[in-house]
Formats: sequence, C-alpha cells, structure tokens
Amino acid sequence: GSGRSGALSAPPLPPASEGEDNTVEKIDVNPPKGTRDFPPEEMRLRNWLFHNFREVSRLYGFEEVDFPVLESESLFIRKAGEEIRDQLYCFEDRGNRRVALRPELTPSLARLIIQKGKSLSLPLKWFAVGQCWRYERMTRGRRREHYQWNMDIIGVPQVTAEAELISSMVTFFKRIGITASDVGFKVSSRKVLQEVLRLYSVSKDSFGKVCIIIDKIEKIPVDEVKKELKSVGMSDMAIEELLQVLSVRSLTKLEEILGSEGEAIADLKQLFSLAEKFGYSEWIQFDASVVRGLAYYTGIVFEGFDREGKLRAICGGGRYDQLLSTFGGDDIPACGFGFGDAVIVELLKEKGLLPEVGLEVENIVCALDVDLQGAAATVATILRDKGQSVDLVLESKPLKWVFKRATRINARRLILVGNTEWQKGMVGVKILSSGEQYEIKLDDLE
Ligand SMILES: OCc1cccc(Br)n1
Repeated sequence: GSGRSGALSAPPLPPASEGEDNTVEKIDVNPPKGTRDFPPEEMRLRNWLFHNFREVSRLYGFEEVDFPVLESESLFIRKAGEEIRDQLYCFEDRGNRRVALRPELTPSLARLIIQKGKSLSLPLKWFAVGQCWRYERMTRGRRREHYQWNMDIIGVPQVTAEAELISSMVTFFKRIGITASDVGFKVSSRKVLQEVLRLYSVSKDSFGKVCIIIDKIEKIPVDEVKKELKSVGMSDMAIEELLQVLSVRSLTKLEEILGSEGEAIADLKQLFSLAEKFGYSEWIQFDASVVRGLAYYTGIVFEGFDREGKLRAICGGGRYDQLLSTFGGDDIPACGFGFGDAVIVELLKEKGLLPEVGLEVENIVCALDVDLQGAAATVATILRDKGQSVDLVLESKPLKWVFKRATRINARRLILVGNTEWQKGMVGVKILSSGEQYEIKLDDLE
C-alpha cells in the first residue's frame, strides 16, 4: 500500500479492550453518525406519519412501489452542480462496482419504468415511502438519512397532473391539522427561466446549472449567485434581467414581462384555475424565485413552506419531462414530489400538533400461580383468535408488578387466571379504568 493509509482505508480499530473470549467492556451503543434509531415511542410517531402518507396515496388512487436503497452510482451522476451530487453516499462495493445509497427516489422510479417499458399502461400513479441517504461531512452535524414520501404521475403532459399532486399534499396537511394559515405552496415554472434565458441566447445545457445556482439565491449572497451565473456564461445584462424576473410575485406582472404567448404563462394560469376547482387556492401563490434544487425539473415547480419562515422547505417537486429520455428511455412526461419526515415533525411540534400515540393493549393476562401458566396461555390464545391484543405475563410476578405493567401498557382490562375460578371454567376480569371486577365463563369472554 502507499505509505500512510488514508483515513478511508485505515483498518478498523480493534474494540477498546478485547478479552480472550471477544468480550469488550462496552460497544458503542449509538447508531452511526447522522442516523437514528426508532425505539417504540418514536416508531409510533413514524408509523402515524407514514399511515397518513399511505392513506392520502390511497385516496388519490396511487399504487405503492419501492426500490433498493442501494443503486448504481451512475443513476445519480448529474453534472449540474447539485448538492445532492456533492453529498452522494457512494462507495465501491466488494465487486469493485461503484454504488450509492439513494439520495432520492425519482431516478429509481425512472429506472423501473424504463425496465418495465411497453408492459406498463400509462398513466402511472405510483407512490413510495423510502429511506434516502446523503454523506455530509459531520462538520454540519446534520442527519445523513431521512424518509421521503414520493408521489409521481407518469404519462400525463397536462398541468392537471401537477394540480392533482398539490391537491394530495393539501389533503395530507389538512388530515394532520395543518391549515392554509400555517403552510403555503410557492409555485412557478422553469419555463419562465427558459423563456428569459432564450432571450439572452444562453445555451440549453447550462439551463440545469443556472437553475441550481438560482435555487441557492436565499442561501448565499446575491453577489456569489451573480458570480456563479457569470461563470456559466451569462452576460451581466442577462443576469440583471433574470434576477429582476425572479422577483416577480404576480402572474399579471409576469405576463407583462414575458407576453401572453409562452407556455409558462399558459401552464401557470391553468394551474391556478384548477386550484380554484380543487378548492385549495388559498394554499398556493405564484413566486418566480422557486426553482427547486434538482437539475431535472423542466416545467411547473412547487414547494411547501411554513408561513412563519422558521423552517426549511417542507416538501417540493415539479415536472421532469426529460428524465426518462436522459436515461435512454422513451420521451415520457412525468411529475412528482418528495415529502421528507423531518421538517414536517418540526412543524407539528411548533404548532402543538404532535399526536399522542400511546401503546394500546386490550388485555393483560396473568396466571395467579405458576402451575396455571398453561391455562393463561390458553386464555391468551382464545382472545387473540378473536382479534384481541393480549400482553401475556410470562413469569410468575407479584400482583403489584402486574398492575404496574398494566398501567404502563395502557391495558383496558386485566384477566386473572386463578385456581378456584379455573376449576369452574371461569376467569377473573378487572376493567382497569373503572375498577369494576367480575368473574366470567371462558366461553363468554369476548
Ligand atoms: O434533503 C436532502 C437529503 C437527501 C438524503 C438524506 C437527507 Br437527511 N437529506
């Protein structure tokens, strides 16, 4: 090897103090940097969130799909200067293949559609909830993984598809108690940019790069943005005009600048009219500065934001009509969005809308002495076969312990299996909320 081994290829350090029998005084019990465990309480909140993602997808007639979290690195290699590319969680596997943990789901969706080819009847309405990764130098201490809900409509060129997708996100927000005064959607179209850049004969292949630079407009100083725009070949005049157009917040104003003939205006007018019909006009606003940070968008783009301006974008997406053809597939129109699991939880905390998702068990079943453990198992099975949840006490424990556990697991009732009752084919029942107590024949237990 070459002298000093680089940090990435250094052999793993042996555990702290390895005993003869491979024991260590204690492993590092934390999950890898930037990743999370989901112990029961956190998992209940995650399941509640994903259940709402899935319910909305069902309401809109979408079918669930998924893909490997590991993909060929080449699926995500785009040369537009995207952050998602700079932070790709990529490596060489043991077969010397360049692979990556997916940073987003859309390229995998495109890959699967091309793979399925003619066997798919369009339009497709597919959704996925998947873990996505990035490798960020921990200098910023941010997360390296999150879960994203994606909804995509494939094969519909009309703006009705984008209108449907925004409607689904509005439905999601309403389901969890978020209103139009909490959250809005900034909506624009990259065709606005296209029409401006064409005026200044900026080449098509720098279009993606220009979008990525503009997406940083609120994150880096405007002089830095101008410098980067210059470096992709834009003239000072073009840059000034572009920044001017990006500050437009009304469609009427935009029409004055671009004229009424372009596709951008037509698409946006149709979208705002459809929003009226869907009943979510109060949720959306035109904002020419929205471009989103992914290079492949080609038309309408949108992002959900918190009106207090405290948080990062909640969700976002748009039309990507060229993605499939850039992967060698047919020229199939597509649009979709991504909705992460992090910002939405921060928003719910801000709004005091986090749900109280406690553990709910119907029954706790306990044998009153050790030779009735089998009888208790029989009772548990009878209840479970009736679809009732049972926490079966698996060791002989004092009643005090059983009551404590019953309270912790929020059991509705305690089923006691005792000798005298069991001889009569009966069990004791205690309703824990009221304290009501009675005996009942096993057959009558429901
Ligand atoms: O939003 C960009 C992104 C991609 C992958 C993982 C995480 Br955390 N964040």
